[in-house]
Amino acid sequence: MPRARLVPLRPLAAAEEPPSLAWVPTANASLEERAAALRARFGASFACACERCSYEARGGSVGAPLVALARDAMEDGRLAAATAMLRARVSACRTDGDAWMLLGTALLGSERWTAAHEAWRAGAELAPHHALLGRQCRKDRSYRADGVAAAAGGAEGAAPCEVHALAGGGPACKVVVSRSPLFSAAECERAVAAAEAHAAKSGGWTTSRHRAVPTTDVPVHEVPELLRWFNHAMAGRIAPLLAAQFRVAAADIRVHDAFLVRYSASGGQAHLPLHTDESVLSLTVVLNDEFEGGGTFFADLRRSLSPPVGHLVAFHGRALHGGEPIVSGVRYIVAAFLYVAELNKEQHKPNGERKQRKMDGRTARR
Ligand SMILES: O=C(O)CCC(=O)C(=O)O
Ligand SMILES: [Fe+2]
Repeated sequence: MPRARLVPLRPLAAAEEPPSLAWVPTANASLEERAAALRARFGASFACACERCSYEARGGSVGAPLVALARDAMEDGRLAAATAMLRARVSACRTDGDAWMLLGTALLGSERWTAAHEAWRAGAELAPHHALLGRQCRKDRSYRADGVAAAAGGAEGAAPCEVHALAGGGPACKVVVSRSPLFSAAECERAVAAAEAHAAKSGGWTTSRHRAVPTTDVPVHEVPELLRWFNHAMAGRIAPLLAAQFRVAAADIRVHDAFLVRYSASGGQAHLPLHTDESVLSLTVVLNDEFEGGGTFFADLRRSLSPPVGHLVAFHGRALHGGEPIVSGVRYIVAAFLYVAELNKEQHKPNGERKQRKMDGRTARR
């Protein structure tokens, strides 16, 4: 039983070989390995003329469709190759916004957080009309204006936490829960009211900001009152706690994304499937208690953590977790995805492949 039918788009000449499909595993195969596999299939004189083989055979980028090749490379998980192609593209054409955007994404996939955000910033300056770059940079600026970068001091005075170790070992493999509330009930109520008011006047809660595992949320940076509160809390209360618990410098913590999430038992989203976050560190802040069920579920702990209003739960972004279903009421939290700036180290990093995440089939939220 054929699995695919090839349909020619023009009449084939009598002497012409009918089209066929051959599958050669290419992701990590070198040009020579691929050529050998194709010769074995099609005969000793076969030479592949696809864009990738031509590009690699030339050993250079002149005239190659670098952005398309980079997209393919990213799908294969060849992030260093994609990064090199996109760097070549943006140095040849400094105003190619799509290439800058994709460069940031490739760097992010290699967990080069600072370099990714730098690429988006540089791209937004050089391609000022690129909508996505513009949006990304406005977001970055919102969280930096008076936010975490201003966090003074270190871990002194950080709120104490209850610590749950996760499998895998290492100081970062843990979930911490604040022992006392970091936020008053009144602050939490105001945050929820601000998000609800924003959703009411701006066409509702967003449900598709993350491609994998989306939440029903309102981005913190789009609500001025929430942003002021969150930035102030990051600098004064959250960053010192994270610095103390995860051995990072408070002033190096950066916000990649932050959003106020709404779960509802009666229609809408009642839970969040298991996933890892697009972050180095993540946190949730509990904003209300008018619900049953709920909490942040951790696969390693085999249970949910659901502290009272105003408490914070923080964990490494790679920890497998989800939002436990609520069975009644509405649950609100703030969730934030953070990374740690590597200002000087980043500039000296070789282009080589670092520990990579595959871009497809991932459970990471994006
Ligand atoms: O609902 C929760 O506590 C978890 C939320 C979460 O994991 C996320 O927004 O990425
Ligand atoms: Fe998450």
